[in-house]
Amino acid sequence: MSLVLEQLSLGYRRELIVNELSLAAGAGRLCVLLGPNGTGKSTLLKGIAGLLAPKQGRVLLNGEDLAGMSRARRAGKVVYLPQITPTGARITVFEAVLMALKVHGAVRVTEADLAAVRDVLDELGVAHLSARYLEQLSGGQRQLVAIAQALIRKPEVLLLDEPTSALDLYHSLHIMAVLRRLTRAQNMVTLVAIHDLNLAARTADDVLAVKGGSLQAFGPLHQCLSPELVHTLYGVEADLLTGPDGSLLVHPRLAG
Ligand SMILES: Nc1ncnc2c1ncn2[C@@H]1O[C@H](COP(=O)(O)OP(=O)(O)OP(=O)(O)O)[C@@H](O)[C@H]1O
Repeated sequence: MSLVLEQLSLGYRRELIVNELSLAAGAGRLCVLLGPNGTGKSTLLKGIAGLLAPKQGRVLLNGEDLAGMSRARRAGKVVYLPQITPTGARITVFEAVLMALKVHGAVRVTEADLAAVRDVLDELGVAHLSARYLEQLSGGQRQLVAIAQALIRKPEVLLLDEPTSALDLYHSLHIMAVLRRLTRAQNMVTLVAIHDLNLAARTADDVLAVKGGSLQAFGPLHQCLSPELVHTLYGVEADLLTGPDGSLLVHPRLAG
């Protein structure tokens, strides 16, 4: 499995947001996408998902240009979970996840489909909400269900835009751990836009950092994450500490 961006430029109308980005993302590794607000992280994810046509360059999945793929074929390979997920129609959690599984597949629902839905809801700790309507969920519960809808499709490329923004500490850690495990087990390319640097530092294999439309860093977390990178991205002075379990901790210095 390989995902290659070749001189990828993306934008809206005449405005260029992502500028000639080139990289090759490794499968089986959880990569966090870092960068300040409004810098183009969502734009990049949308471009990789094929929801935004490149102004220049290409996105290659196993050597095949995504732009030439049919929508249905692409949707079977690349799943993108946007930052804001729709509140949804009056369907239950179980139905919503089942619909995500069947969206591009055969209409007939099998025992295996039902078991897959039960498994993913169980894995994300929301099995008890199966019969609840989406509109009756809290923000965090809705986010967990949206993640379940993305995971059940078992994509080759999984693109998640701030999937933990509504989650508490336990659920944030749990989701990132599940993502890391499934990324390895299913050999996916997983790209997660995230603002919580410490959550990123605890869970990521790789870092992709962007600012002002261009690549600031890309590679293994321990090589890329540095006080310099934090300063470049956010203009904040920070120390990088090592926690008792060897994980990195970003400790910002307070101004003044
Ligand atoms: N549909 C659109 N039309 C025009 N400009 C857009 C559109 N969507 C985003 N932009 C602009 O593109 C730039 C990058 O936005 P994007 O959402 O990709 O940033 P981001 O890095 O994901 O930000 P955040 O961390 O705040 O979510 C911003 O200046 C934004 O205003």
